[in-house]
Amino acid sequence: MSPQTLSAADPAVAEATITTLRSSIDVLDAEILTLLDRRRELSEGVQRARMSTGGRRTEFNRENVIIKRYADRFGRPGAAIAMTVLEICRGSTSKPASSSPR
Ligand SMILES: C=C(O[C@@H]1C=C(C(=O)O)C=C[C@H]1O)C(=O)O
Repeated sequence: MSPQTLSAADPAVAEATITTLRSSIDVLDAEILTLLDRRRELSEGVQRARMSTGGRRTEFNRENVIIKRYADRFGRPGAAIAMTVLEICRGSTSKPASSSPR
């Protein structure tokens, strides 16, 4: 191994790399949040349509398909993400509480 391989990285280069990558992460997080808002709108559309004919808000067979999709990609944390996404998309629990009566 050459001495160059063993030498420490330049802190200034590392710092610049971190700043650049964090900017990209911030952009992606903003996109994920926008997609999550869109997903919640679509999900609430399905829920409203089903409830308009007397059906239930939730359908666990469908939720299990979605949880498996995420778990197949990311394992246990994937399943946890899916359950959180589903919770966010449930109309009844995802809305902020309305202002309290005076
Ligand atoms: C949107 C639906 O309704 C509910 C919400 C789901 C979702 O956000 O993906 C999945 C199943 C249901 O509990 C649906 O049945 O597809």
